Amino acid sequence: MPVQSHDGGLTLTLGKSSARILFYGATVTSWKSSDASHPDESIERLFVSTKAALDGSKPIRGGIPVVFPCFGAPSHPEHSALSQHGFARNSVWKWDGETVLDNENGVSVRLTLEPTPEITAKYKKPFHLAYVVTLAKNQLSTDLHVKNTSTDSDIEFQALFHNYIHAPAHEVSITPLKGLKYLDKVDTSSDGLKTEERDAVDVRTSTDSVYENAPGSYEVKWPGGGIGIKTKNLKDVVVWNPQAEAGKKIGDMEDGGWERYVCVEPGYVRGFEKVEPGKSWIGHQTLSLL
Ligand SMILES: O=P(O)(O)OC[C@H]1O[C@H](O)[C@H](O)[C@@H](O)[C@@H]1O
Repeated sequence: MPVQSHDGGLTLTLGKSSARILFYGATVTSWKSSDASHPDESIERLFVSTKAALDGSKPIRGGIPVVFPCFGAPSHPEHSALSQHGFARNSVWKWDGETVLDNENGVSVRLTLEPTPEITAKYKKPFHLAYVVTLAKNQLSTDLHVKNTSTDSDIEFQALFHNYIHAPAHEVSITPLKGLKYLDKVDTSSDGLKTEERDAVDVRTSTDSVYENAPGSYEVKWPGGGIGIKTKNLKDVVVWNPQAEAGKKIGDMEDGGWERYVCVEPGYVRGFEKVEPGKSWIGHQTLSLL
């Protein structure tokens, strides 16, 4: 079966590739695929901490959490009661039992989220979210559809795919970010934006950088591997790895976990996307093996 529902989520299978999506947070917690050097193996491409709570008690530390409607601590008055990164990553999404696509090119499912009493207690805006996850050969795509179901008022939001890419953190290089303006969240002494001077960005020291108006297409490479990220409607990108000092303070991070991933997170997070009543917005990414 290309789509199986079990243990609070879905497993998509296509040949040697598979993906696991939890209803909690619509979080993709696994993406496995073979590659040219390992044609008969299914290799995990995402990092999930062994200390991640998988029981719905807190957002998943790893995989691809969905950030909506605020990135980081809320800064918009409509989001003020929300916690860091909003409610999408810790709400239970619904699946209607349908497979959107099932052929030799890919397998796709759609989860949805609408206001629940818990959400409405903290966020008053009406909305409909749909999240489409598509597994293809050597590729995983995610699409977030945000519909403003109000008849009379705009919604303003931020959205981001918080990709934890399984990689040797000390050896990754991320391109092309040179020349972009970015907010350096690690350097608290700096005021204003910096300009990226490096041809290739690394995370050998603690890194938490929010690049704005980025090209939308990135390569994350390391010796023997790499992931390409292509996006639509996601004008910013965040590069995050806490390294040891900050990583040890993260309660659900496994020991040394920061050595095994880099977060490269495309999003709309500098300023707010605005959607008029009855209208929709779609943010898209495709992760591909390089
Ligand atoms: O600990 P979390 O709420 O999951 O956030 C994890 C990280 O997410 C993003 O990458 C932010 O830029 C970081 O500042 C934050 O530490």
